[in-house]
Amino acid sequence: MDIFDRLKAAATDDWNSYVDHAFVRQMGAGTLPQSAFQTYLVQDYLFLIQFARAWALAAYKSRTPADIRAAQAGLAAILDETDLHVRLCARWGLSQEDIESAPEHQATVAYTRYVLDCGAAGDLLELHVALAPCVIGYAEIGNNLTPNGIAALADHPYREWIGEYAGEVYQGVAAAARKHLDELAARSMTEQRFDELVAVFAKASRLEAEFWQMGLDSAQA
Ligand SMILES: Cc1ncc(CO)c(N)n1
Repeated sequence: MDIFDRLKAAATDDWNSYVDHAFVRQMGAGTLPQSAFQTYLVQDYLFLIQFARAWALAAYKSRTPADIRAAQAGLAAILDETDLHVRLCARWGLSQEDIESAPEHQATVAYTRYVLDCGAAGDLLELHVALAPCVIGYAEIGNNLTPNGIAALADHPYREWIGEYAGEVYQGVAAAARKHLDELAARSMTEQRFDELVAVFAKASRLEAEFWQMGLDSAQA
């Protein structure tokens, strides 16, 4: 069991409320209202900008070249991810300026500032634990939504989104982040700290679930 599996096992309910959220299920089934997806995607762009800052903070909190490189890879992946958001929003007539001037929803503020605070007040390991549900969780979701492979998505309404996270590039980024987290934990975690890290992991997972919920709620409003 690597550190990620240990954290997940210790926070099962919170983790499942995130990766198996109704938003994710409806997206997989293709029944998610388009308006919920659009609200989510605009907020997710704003989310990614703050998360890019969190990965940059990870570089700053690093003392070794290997840790700085891991942060650099995470930061690059986050910025690349925003291409998907800009492309899909353009199709709906939203420019990058439109997205950037959208007000941040409370769920976006809550999640991103929580992670940034873990990085500001805690050490590098705490920051990476707070970042883990994001990058590794979306890879798991991408896999869960493609039981028959990406090609089977053919004319699925959310095929581009699902394909992004199920795709080889994103899966590789998540696998590298997971490996780095494990190495970092092996170097710097004490068992006395494990419970404290589980609390951070569980909180970030709940904030992910609330982020999905924000998208769903917007369609019912
Ligand atoms: C809210 C959220 N969590 C994780 C990811 C994956 O980077 C994302 N794009 N958005």
